[in-house]
Amino acid sequence: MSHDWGYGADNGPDTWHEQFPIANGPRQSPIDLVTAEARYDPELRPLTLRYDPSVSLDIINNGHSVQVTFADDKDASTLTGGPITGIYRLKQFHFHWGSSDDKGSEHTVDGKLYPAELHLVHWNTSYPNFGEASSKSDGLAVVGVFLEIGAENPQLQKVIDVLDAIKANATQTSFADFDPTMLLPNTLDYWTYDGSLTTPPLLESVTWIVCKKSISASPAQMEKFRGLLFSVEGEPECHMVDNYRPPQPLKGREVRSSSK
Ligand SMILES: OSc1ccc(O)cc1O
Ligand SMILES: [Zn+2]
Repeated sequence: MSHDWGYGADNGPDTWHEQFPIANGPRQSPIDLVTAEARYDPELRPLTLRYDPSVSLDIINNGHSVQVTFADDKDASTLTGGPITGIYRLKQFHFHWGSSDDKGSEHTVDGKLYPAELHLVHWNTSYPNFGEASSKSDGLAVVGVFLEIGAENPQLQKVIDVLDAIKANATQTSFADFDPTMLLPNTLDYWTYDGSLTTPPLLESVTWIVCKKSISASPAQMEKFRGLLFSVEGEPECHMVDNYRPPQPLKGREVRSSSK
């Protein structure tokens, strides 16, 4: 009986290779983004993110993160431009965060950790669905946004306001009419590289697009994320914190920058 992967001492990122050998693969994520080594590529286009709030569906505690899911049966919420070709559809977004404000992000910038990181997950519509796309080298595109401690973020608060309803693992509630555009920084300069999911099955199918600018979260807002649980109702409470994978070896990959 294989015990589920997680972020604890006996099932955390250092053990994932046992069930998912790709954990030691050539294009694993996250990575440390070394700004001086990123190559400015003038051919990189601006990101175009067109999100339709009417296709947001629900918000889930899946035991690893809090995730907002979207109807993806039509080109309602899409990513185009940037380093990708074609149209990628928004499937979900989720977060990674720490037990304290000095850690929590998955990507780091010149070794700096942020308190949290938002991932907006999109799949390439040249494939029939997310599942098929997730196994292709160009199947997914994830936009990463760092959260920094600062002013209260009223758009983030819309997510935080429902966390009490999904405190335990395997709980969900409806989450309609949410526009993820409101969680994006005001400029969309980015770094991009070829990588993977940062959670099992760690598939090497992700074009990563990490925004250079962060969004804010207040200390109180961060504490609300830390009130979520890894554990199911009725089990001893285990707070959902430090649900981040540390940076992985670059293994010769290039990181490109959309700006000088
Ligand atoms: O953390 S990145 C990521 C991307 C896509 C996905 O389906 C799951 C993930 O964890
Ligand atoms: Zn993620």
